[in-house]
Amino acid sequence: MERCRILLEAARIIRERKDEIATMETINNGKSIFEARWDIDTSWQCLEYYAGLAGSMAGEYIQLPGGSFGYTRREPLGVCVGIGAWNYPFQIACWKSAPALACGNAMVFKPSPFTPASVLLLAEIYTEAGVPPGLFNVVQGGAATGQLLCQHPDVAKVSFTGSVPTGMKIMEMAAKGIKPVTLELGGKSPLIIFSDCDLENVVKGAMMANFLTQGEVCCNGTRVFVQREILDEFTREVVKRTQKIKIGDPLLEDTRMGPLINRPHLERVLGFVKLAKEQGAKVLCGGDIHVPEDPKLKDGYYMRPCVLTNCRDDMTCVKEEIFGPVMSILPFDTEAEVLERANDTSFGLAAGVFTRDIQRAHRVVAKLQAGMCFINNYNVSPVELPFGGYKKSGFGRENGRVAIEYYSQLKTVCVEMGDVESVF
Ligand SMILES: NC(=O)c1ccc[n+]([C@@H]2O[C@H](COP(=O)([O-])OP(=O)(O)OC[C@H]3O[C@@H](n4cnc5c(N)ncnc54)[C@H](O)[C@@H]3O)[C@@H](O)[C@H]2O)c1
Ligand SMILES: C[N+](C)(C)CCCC=O
Repeated sequence: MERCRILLEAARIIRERKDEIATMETINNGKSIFEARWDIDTSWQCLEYYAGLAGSMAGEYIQLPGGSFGYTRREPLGVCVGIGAWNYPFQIACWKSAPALACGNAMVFKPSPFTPASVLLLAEIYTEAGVPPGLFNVVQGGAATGQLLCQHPDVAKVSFTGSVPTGMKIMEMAAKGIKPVTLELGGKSPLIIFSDCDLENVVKGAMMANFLTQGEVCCNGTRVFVQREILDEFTREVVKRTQKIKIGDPLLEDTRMGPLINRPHLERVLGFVKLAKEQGAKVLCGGDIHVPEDPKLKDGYYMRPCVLTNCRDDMTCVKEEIFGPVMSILPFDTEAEVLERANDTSFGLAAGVFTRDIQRAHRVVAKLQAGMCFINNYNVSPVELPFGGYKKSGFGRENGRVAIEYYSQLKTVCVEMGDVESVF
């Protein structure tokens, strides 16, 4: 209950300082202030959720023959390391630290060196809320610092959010110390749109699936499979809306797309668009640098969101995670065909299905190889629901009741009420 009270107090302070934290996050990452406020909401909600669970964590009592019994205790792991990506800096730190602290662990958190700032506010808030000194710590640095943390003998667990190649290294390092890991890695998720869908909602869903945070979202539904009957209508509408996205100063209220994280990443994303064209895709809009009218922004890393057609499943833009505002549209004819194509990837983070046929919706998600499936929406993130991947997108879950399993261990106690029966 003490942990519960402190987490609730931290959640209250985050709510109270929401605008200040969101502003810091926008400066930190480049996402629009409008969106950053959503991230801060899903952050304090996470603290409230685990505050609610903190007081109810308990073991089991198991009756045994002859009056003997056993019981389990749910105990913390110890010092947990959290390593974060740069796309949701504050939210990632909350999604890791809230269940870790609720379970009685300490956490050392390392943000990405590209977004070091906002997590310091979280540390400040935890301290103000009553988290004892040393229980939540921030260490700044890059790969070398991350390695030292993973290899440290006093570290009991590593929870990592980032790319697949780094995830593999983290797992190797953790294996040497037999440390459990949670890996939240990248994706190339399918969004499947059947012709019986509600077109207005589908277009909104496809935009949400592709263009939040400049497209730098792990679970984005960037392979947009559209049933052929509605391909033209969907494409026309989605292009119209994409062209209307307001790009510019992310601190302005009406901006919906800010700059990408840095110059090398912008060039990488533009490189994917160039390669897509060379491989036969057609750019329907965007895919090039955007220079805002405001002269102080002229050197910013802005690009116009891009919609690609004439895509094939074997193209690089359809196979690899771009992590930028690039949607690939792929026509399909039948349910069986689209399922096979949707699953034909080594990633398995998320997937979406739009249809009015409820039987089909459940039949399709049951066959999708993805940890987070959306029906008739995309990229919503209620903290009550577990989030995490299949296949190379990782394992372990964040959010939901199940995350408790990943930040605690069970001790079993066997109690003899009779005499010892010995074979000796
Ligand atoms: N599944 C999810 O929940 C989720 C959420 C956000 C981002 N992501 C993924 O993250 C990637 C983008 O983020 P990124 O570019 O920051 O990823 P990244 O793998 O380059 O870096 C992530 C973090 O790992 C650290 N790091 C790098 N090398 C390390 C090493 N050898 N040992 C220990 N730590 C190391 C970095 O400093 C950073 O803090 C994308 O692939 C995206 O899909 C996944
Ligand atoms: C909040 N979203 C949009 C579901 C993103 C979760 C973290 C992925 O990068």
